[in-house]
Amino acid sequence: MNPAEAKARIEALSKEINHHNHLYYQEDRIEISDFEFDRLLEELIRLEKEFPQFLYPDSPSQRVGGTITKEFETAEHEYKMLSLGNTYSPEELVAFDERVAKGLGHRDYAYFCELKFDGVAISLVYENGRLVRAVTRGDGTRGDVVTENVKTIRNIPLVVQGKNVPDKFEVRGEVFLPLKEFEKINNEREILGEPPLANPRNAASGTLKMQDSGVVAKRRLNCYFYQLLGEDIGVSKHDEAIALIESWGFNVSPTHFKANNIQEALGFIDSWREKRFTLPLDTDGVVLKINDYDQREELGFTAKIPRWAIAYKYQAESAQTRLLSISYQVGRTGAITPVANLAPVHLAGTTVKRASLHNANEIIRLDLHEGDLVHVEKGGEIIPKITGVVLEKRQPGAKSITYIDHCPECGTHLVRKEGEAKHFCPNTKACPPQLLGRMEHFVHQRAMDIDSLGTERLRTLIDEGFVKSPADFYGLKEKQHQLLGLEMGQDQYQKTDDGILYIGLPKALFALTELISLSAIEKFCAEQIEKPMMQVLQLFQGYIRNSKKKVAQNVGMVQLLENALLVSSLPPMEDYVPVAVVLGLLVGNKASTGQLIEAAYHQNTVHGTLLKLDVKLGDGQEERIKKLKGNSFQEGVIGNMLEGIEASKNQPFEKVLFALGIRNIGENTAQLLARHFKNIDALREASTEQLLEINGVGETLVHSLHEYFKDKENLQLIEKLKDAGLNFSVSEQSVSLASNKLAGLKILASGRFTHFKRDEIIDFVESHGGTYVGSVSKSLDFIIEGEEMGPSKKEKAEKLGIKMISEAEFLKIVNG
Ligand SMILES: NC(=O)c1ccc[n+]([C@@H]2O[C@H](COP(=O)([O-])OP(=O)(O)OC[C@H]3O[C@@H](n4cnc5c(N)ncnc54)[C@H](O)[C@@H]3O)[C@@H](O)[C@H]2O)c1
Ligand SMILES: [Zn+2]
Repeated sequence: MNPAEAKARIEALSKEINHHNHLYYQEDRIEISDFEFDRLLEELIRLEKEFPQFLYPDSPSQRVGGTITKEFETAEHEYKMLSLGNTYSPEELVAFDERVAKGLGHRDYAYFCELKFDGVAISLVYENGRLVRAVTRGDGTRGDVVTENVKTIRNIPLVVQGKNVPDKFEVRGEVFLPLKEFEKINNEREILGEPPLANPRNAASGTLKMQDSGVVAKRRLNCYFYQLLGEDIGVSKHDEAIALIESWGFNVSPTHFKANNIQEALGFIDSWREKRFTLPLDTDGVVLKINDYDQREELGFTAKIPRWAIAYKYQAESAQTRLLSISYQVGRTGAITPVANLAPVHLAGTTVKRASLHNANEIIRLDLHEGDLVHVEKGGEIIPKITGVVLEKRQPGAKSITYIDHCPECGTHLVRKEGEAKHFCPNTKACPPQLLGRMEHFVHQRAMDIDSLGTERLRTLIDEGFVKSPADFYGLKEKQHQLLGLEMGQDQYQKTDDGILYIGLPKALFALTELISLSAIEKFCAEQIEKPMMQVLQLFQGYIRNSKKKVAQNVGMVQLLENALLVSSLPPMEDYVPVAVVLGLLVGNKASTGQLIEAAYHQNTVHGTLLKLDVKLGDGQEERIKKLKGNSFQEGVIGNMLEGIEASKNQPFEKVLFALGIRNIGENTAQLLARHFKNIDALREASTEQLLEINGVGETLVHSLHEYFKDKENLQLIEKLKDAGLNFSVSEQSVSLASNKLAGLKILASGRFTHFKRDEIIDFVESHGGTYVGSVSKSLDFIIEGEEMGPSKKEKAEKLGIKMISEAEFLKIVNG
């Protein structure tokens, strides 16, 4: 490369890296993987070394990638918050170690090894034992002050008491969103029709930078601490500092290790390669830090990184396996997600059987064919992905995968909207997963609040045809005797496309044997998961012999199952056995094979199959078959459910309106509309102009409302719910006034305010008897002018000569 080329490349790389830094730190999103990003940075550093004349002071190799957001006060860090050098190769780690050894004149040293937590760095400053400031890393020199948000993290001590607490100190750590919380939030968002959060790191970073700490508190962030700083901290080694902050009540991950040389550190790295996936948060490597503070000082820093530490990052692990088939999952919003079913393969500590394919484009991009040998990778994310096809191994004549054109759940023709990657099932009203989504929304705590109707129960009520619309909940009382004994937990079943019912192997073995617990059988099967099922049955016989429990009888039953499976005409399914086959062994001569197959056909459960079979069973048989069933509705559960449904009739109009699930009508909008129109008929009849007059209502919302009320079925639903006794108007006593100070006044507010958020000021005006008006008109008594009031509004108001008052003046009118 000649200097001109190098210069061009350095500039191009810098531009690209700056772009990704901006996305990553400012917008909390990514376009490329960390590995790809690190490669770009590495190339830049290499070129700058080779051509030092093009090393500019503002190069991304010289600076920490983030900056401040401008939405918070900022504070300067007393000690800079730097990056870490990183590497993906053990050889480079050894080279780092050699540099360290040389730098320390070959004296003894130790590495303190910690996992590299994938979250957001935070610095906490304590004075006289109290937390005074929490600051993000920002650009390394200055960061955003996010103290209020950080205070909502439960295990961060606001006051530190303990031995040897210095007057002033700083601790640093990583704020993260636990994986479980992340999943919970996304589940919830899906139910409420909000877009999912991309990944736990971005979610944590975005949360920390929110303006409303009330929302932050709900997110349940957590934090691990890994650094203590200050003038008189009284310790001279990192391991002592970690023990100290732990004794002061800071949360330290128990995963650290002190290595006496690089070989021990490499051993530690290896031991966590797979185990790290069991941790409650994402980790992407191991950080090695020189343990002794004096030695750290000797080694020093570059502009961007300490020379006494390095991060070893795990590369995504990959494996090859066979593509067996593709299933299509229908989400609660009707979005179709293709999932690849793979021959089981061991990858990064788990057995992988499935990989996400995202959408049709991904299948085209990979050019997947039936039976392809594929590369699967497991990186930071929880679900592995297919990264490529081994073309040389493609079978001749293999057909390329064609995307489905009908919904696998309800058969409706799929649609794909302009510019969208995903296909959708448009049957929003009756497609089972979509119906489930709507019902979950309807009963949600923030809507009708029927918490006795969890997902499992809802799914059962939908699958068994009891609930086709929210109105059906209010007719369940009349059907309660039919609910008794109805089976839940359909997860234990599988059905082929043509309607043959299968049950999970552990359940079948549990019912066929005696004195062996279900959990023991499940554990056994989980350990054998990679073996073919017939071999698992063989091994299970050995397991029974070892357990010494009813050996002859239990082994005999398993052998009968083996034989029955071998002679059965039903197709085999790994990990599952046909319900007809298992029942055949349990009911003896009460029914023929043909009858059983017929009975289980198109049924969803053992319960349903038995109802259809309609034979009288002996007591012993009943008992055993009961072991086969999932949980079922019992009197207590039914009573509980009906009570919750009854109580929901008291939910106020705004909650009912939200529960209807009208597109684009979130909780706040529902509240706004309910308070403004007071009842559903007024809302239905509202004209576009009337709607747009309301502050916070835009074109999209008006369109959604019109679409909703145009649909006859929706109107029927509303009628039915009204008949059931739900509130479709604001009850008079609920609008109690705080005062009459604004009675008779027509008021508008515009701009930003210190004491109110957007909708709060409307509530405030109304609760003091005033009328809030959404647009500038002559009828207004005054306008409350906030910061940055809209210029067109201001101009119009001035033209009409309407009085404008400040927020402070307004508060004086009300509060005196
Ligand atoms: N994919 C992208 O587009 C993109 C863009 C920018 C940055 N990145 C990634 O972000 C990272 C960039 O660097 P960075 O400066 O934010 O982080 P870094 O990799 O330089 O490491 C420093 C950070 O590691 C964290 N950390 C976690 N565990 C730690 C521990 N035990 N001890 C000390 N620190 C610990 C701290 O937050 C600290 O600020 C790289 O991993 C890079 O791949 C990716
Ligand atoms: Zn469908």
